[in-house]
Amino acid sequence: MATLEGLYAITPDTDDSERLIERVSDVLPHGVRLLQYRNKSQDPVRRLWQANLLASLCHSHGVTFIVNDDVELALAVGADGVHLGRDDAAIAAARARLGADAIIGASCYDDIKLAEAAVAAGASYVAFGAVFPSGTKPHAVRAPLELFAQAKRLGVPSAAIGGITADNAGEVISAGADMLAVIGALFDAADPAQTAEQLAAALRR
Ligand SMILES: Cc1ncc(COP(=O)(O)OP(=O)(O)O)c(N)n1
Ligand SMILES: Cc1ncsc1CCOP(=O)(O)O
Ligand SMILES: [Mg+2]
Repeated sequence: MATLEGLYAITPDTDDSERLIERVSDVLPHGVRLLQYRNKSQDPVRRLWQANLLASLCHSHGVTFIVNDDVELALAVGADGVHLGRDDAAIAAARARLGADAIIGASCYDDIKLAEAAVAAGASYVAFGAVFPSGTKPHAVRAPLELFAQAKRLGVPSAAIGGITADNAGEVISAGADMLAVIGALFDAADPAQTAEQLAAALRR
């Protein structure tokens, strides 16, 4: 079973599959423990193509591979699991479809009650955010860092998402988050590999 802690990279949304693979290949060897394929814009054929490539790449690096939103795509490419939010499939239905060993992440926004319900329904980890303003998702609900201390009693790991950078990562880890989920600060960085190292180092402190 994969360890649900550390740097959780999430892919930028792009139609350029070659560049996507190049960018992910650059960061994977630098402390990434999980990778989520998040693509809201492309057709099913391109999503299947990209997800297949990323699944092979992650598994060849020993990195856990998660698909955002789409339970059937996760099954089709042999992903380790899926991440689901309020507009996606129900956690219990996903657990029934994917089986006991699958990793199922649940978006809980700023709501500890939602997290309790997600765990009761079979979630493997809970995510709170946006913990800081996010350029990728500017209208995301904002979540206070106090949630990570409260989440300790849930018995599953927690992920923080939204506006996380190498500069503010320490604050989020001190608050109790087990995983840092990052898109922009990683993939828009001048040197993504170095930024991944910095984020991973903050998690080891
Ligand atoms: C690790 C992680 N946390 C939260 C989210 C957000 O999920 P959701 O609320 O379903 O929003 P979209 O990502 O689907 O726009 C996530 N993807 N990953
Ligand atoms: C999907 C999602 N949900 C809340 S914030 C966010 C985007 C995170 O991206 P970034 O790390 O660029 O702020
Ligand atoms: Mg979603």
